Amino acid sequence: MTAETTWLFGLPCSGKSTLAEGLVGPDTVHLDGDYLRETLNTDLGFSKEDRTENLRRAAGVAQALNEQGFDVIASFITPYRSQRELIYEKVDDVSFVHVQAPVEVCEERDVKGMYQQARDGEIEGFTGVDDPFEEPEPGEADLEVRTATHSEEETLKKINTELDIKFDPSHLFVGRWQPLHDGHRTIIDSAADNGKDVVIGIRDTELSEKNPLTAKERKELIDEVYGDHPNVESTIIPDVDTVAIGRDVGYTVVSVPEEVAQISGTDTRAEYEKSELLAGQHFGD
Ligand SMILES: Nc1ncnc2c1ncn2[C@@H]1O[C@H](COP(=O)(O)OS(=O)(=O)O)[C@@H](OP(=O)(O)O)[C@H]1O
Ligand SMILES: Nc1ncnc2c1ncn2[C@@H]1O[C@H](COP(=O)(O)OP(=O)(O)O)[C@@H](O)[C@H]1O
Repeated sequence: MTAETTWLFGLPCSGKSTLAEGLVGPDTVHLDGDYLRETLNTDLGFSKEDRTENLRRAAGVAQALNEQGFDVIASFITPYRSQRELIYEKVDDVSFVHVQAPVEVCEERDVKGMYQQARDGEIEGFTGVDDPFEEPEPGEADLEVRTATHSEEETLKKINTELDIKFDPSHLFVGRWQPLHDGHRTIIDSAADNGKDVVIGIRDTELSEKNPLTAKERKELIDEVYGDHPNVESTIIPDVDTVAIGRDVGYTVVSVPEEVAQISGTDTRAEYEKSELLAGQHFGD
């Protein structure tokens, strides 16, 4: 599973931040308009140009986080089509969710009292009052959710189901995967092919003859194999030497079957040593 960005856009008070908070999970970063404007983007206002710059930076951060394995949930008004196009160009794997609610409903919610301030003329250029929100063209958004007529719970369920965001792991495989070989793949596939969400924990072992690949390199090899499996994620974990197992605590411990255990990591390493990936990389270090 490679990391991806889910971009929620819509009017102020449509429900973007609330939904984003409900979508964050492990290895997920929430980028929110308000937060970024108080931190990275304090120099920007709400002209079209400044909004575009705000979103360009946010898209850059999202892409950088995705490249480092973090999923991103972004919540920004993103009022112009051209801005959504820019984000689409900048973020390799992005899904857009239009968080829709009639402006009257948003105004009624008025979480921070800003619609009222805009109506009173205290703020100029407020989206939905005197600044545009360009409705998405049919087919532009990957998903539209209607928060005026559906509860937060229903909406979250719809996003999770239709965008397949929710990763609910039930199987954890801990190992060195030095390197990932057919024996490993047999046990991982036996769970993944049965529709289980799987986490592969990669022990961050020190380099040695028996541990020639860094954890990052092993993660890359695993992600190459499982990158297109939405239900398999890999994560680097500390080099633990003991796994303490509880009894009757809600999980089952399974040993690797004998025929799989016989597939040798040493033989596989020998094969890999001949390959370009390992040639002279760490043995001489
Ligand atoms: N003029 C004006 N127009 C719209 N919004 C305004 C404005 N001034 C301040 N705010 C507050 O800023 C939040 C929107 O920031 P974003 O970064 O999401 O906006 S944008 O995508 O760059 O258009 C927005 O937060 P949300 O209500 O969470 O959307 C507002 O609280
Ligand atoms: N289906 C829904 N999804 C999200 N928020 C909802 C929904 N229904 C009602 N709300 C309420 O609407 C408000 C949305 O505020 P917020 O999430 O800050 O919006 P935004 O980030 O778009 O400005 C919250 O008070 C939230 O409880």
